Amino acid sequence: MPVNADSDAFEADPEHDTALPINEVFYSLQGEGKLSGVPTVFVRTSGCNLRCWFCDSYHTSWEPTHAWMDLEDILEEIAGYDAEHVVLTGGEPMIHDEAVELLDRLGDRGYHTTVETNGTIYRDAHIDLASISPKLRSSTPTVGRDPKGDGEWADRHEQRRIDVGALSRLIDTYPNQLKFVVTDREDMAEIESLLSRIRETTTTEVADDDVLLMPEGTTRAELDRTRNTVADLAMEYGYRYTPRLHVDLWNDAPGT
Ligand SMILES: C[S@@+](CC[C@H](N)C(=O)[O-])C[C@H]1O[C@@H](n2cnc3c(N)ncnc32)[C@H](O)[C@@H]1O
Ligand SMILES: Nc1nc2[nH]cc(C(=O)O)c2c(=O)[nH]1
Ligand code: SF4
Ligand SMILES: [Mg+2]
Repeated sequence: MPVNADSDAFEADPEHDTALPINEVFYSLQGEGKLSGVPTVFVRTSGCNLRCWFCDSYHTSWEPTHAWMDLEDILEEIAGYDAEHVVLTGGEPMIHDEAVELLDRLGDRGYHTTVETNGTIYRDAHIDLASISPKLRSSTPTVGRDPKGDGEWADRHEQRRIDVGALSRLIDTYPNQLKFVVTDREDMAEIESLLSRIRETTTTEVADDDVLLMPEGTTRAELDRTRNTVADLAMEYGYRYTPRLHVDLWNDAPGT
């Protein structure tokens, strides 16, 4: 079902008080970050408070679609897979109040939970790994890059994309990784200055080992153009490189 393209208008289904708008649930290998290669069930919520021009999950952000699923039905579907790891992603999963209850119930059942988040919203929940992907200036959907072509979201995206308070609270509360989508060398200055601001604000150390550079690209052909530049930058700056293993393995096939 198509829903309002502005996630600010994203309201809970009045018929369900324990439901989430779910775009897809699938079993794959974690393709990104420190847990790359781990068999994992992915739960993808619909709706986002940002609009990255490059978003690889277009039908959760630019054109959100979903079916409302009760939390118990989501848990039952997850239980059908032989996996100990669950990733809650989106869209932006932290825009939804019910994400907290789902994460807590997953924790109670002994799952390892990762939340893929843009880091603009803090919530208290059972989170074993906060996989935070702060959005750089190069993600902004300017007229020339907006997939819809009108640049309507550029200002809102630009104003919302960084909240150092929310980032620092996530980092101080949860085991974490900071996973930056890198489009080219120009992104590094912003990463360096953002890391300085975060390190001034957090009480816990942000180790270079927890900073990951991920090449931008939704297809193998796109990654062929970006991954070596990003690998070189990781070595130059002393940060970690993360592949996009699912794209390497399955290109842009659905449900991977
Ligand atoms: C679709 S997002 C959903 C979670 C959350 N909204 C976020 O952005 O972190 C999942 C992950 O894919 C990354 N991503 C999205 N589009 C990408 C692209 N074209 N190339 C590389 N990574 C991308 C995001 O940065 C994030 O780490
Ligand atoms: N295999 C696989 N790994 C992933 N890691 C993070 C993903 C996401 O979309 O959040 C993702 C995804 O979509 N597929
Ligand atoms: S924040 Fe995440 S889901 Fe939202 S538009 Fe950007 S990449 Fe897509
Ligand atoms: Mg993905």
